[in-house]
Amino acid sequence: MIIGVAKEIKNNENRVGLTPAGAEDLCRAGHTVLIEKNAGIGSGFSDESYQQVGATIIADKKELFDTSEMIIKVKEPLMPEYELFHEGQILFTYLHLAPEPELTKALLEKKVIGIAYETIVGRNNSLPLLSPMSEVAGRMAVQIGAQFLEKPWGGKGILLGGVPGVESGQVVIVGGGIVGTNAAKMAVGMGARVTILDKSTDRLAYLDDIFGGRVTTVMSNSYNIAKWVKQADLLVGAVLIPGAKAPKLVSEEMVKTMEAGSVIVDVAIDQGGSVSTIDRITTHSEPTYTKHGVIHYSVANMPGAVARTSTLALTNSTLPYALQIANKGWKQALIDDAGLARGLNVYDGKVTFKAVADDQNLPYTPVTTVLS
Ligand SMILES: NC(=O)C1=CN([C@@H]2O[C@H](COP(=O)(O)OP(=O)(O)OC[C@H]3O[C@@H](n4cnc5c(N)ncnc54)[C@H](O)[C@@H]3O)[C@@H](O)[C@H]2O)C=CC1
Ligand SMILES: CC(=O)C(=O)O
Repeated sequence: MIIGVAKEIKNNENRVGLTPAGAEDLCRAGHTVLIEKNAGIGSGFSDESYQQVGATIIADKKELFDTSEMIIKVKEPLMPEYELFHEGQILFTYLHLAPEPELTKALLEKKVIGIAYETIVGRNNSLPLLSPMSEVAGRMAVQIGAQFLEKPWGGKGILLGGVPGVESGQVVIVGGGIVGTNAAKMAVGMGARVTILDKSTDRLAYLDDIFGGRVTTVMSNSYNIAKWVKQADLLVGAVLIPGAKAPKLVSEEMVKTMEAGSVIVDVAIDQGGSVSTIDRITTHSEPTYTKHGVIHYSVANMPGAVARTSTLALTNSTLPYALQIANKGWKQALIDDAGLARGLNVYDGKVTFKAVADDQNLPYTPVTTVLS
């Protein structure tokens, strides 16, 4: 298979979809690997490092897309990329289609085979290609929040860990999955007071166990969310319903009860955001805005800022799937792995992921129909 690795164009997106180690594995398996010029630079991988393992560097983006049977990326395509795809081309990347009708329309019109990292399912219903970036973003959420709580960054001027004789800051995390757990790890490590809300009693029990009483676990409902949001110095939005638009669990009224200079980091922004006052996606260049006196951070590609770590973590998980798709062809690979089949979001002008179809009022075609 001819595999093209595109250079990311999103603001400060420094990750790349394939490392030289991954390129070597694909070349050894008999595939042709094309790397867009400088695609790996932001993650510390030179063009030469790819050439040394048998990949070819392509300077022209259009040529890369025209030639490749499968495009490997990190982020969902942006508008200038829409026209580059062609019918029957496999796109293997994060897609986050539910809140993106324009992108969905473009992929349907181009009849792209869109396999989304974030909806592929692994053992025990895990999301193996989302988890590594959720680990990164969860950890970042607290270090970013701590920074914006500092006075020079517009915050209320508190140190999350406090000091002897002065109480520590309150971190409230809505959604206790991978992002939530990793945010809690960092916040506990800093010495903050930490409360996690989740709607799964099993998850709350697990969190209570692993943190050994260092976090408060609370059932997620609007009454409890309102109570805890009011007390939050740092609020982290970390909820997910796989593939679907994030539920708006934190209302504007709740945000108004927060003290001025408090901070919200809505990690769930890539699925549309879980806080009602988050009305835009921000960028690493301009990551925050203030509403009702509260600093809002809503960057949809947080791991792009720590690209070296993130690219290595992401490709550790994506490469085995990319190899399966390349070796067997996409259809056989999906037939052989029902979890990978859950990644298929669009095919031949049809939406094949139910939550995306439902959120956008589009007809739904089950993957099983496509694979039979
Ligand atoms: N902004 C960024 O750069 C990044 C964003 N993300 C996003 O972060 C979000 C969270 O991802 P993960 O932690 O991996 O998901 P996850 O599936 O591991 O965890 C989500 C948690 O939300 C809980 N939940 C669902 N409905 C809830 C409700 N009504 N109230 C409270 N909890 C509820 C679930 O029980 C689950 O524990 C996703 O949207 C993901 O795409 C992930 C990485 C980077
Ligand atoms: C998960 C995701 O959207 C990201 O890592 O950018």
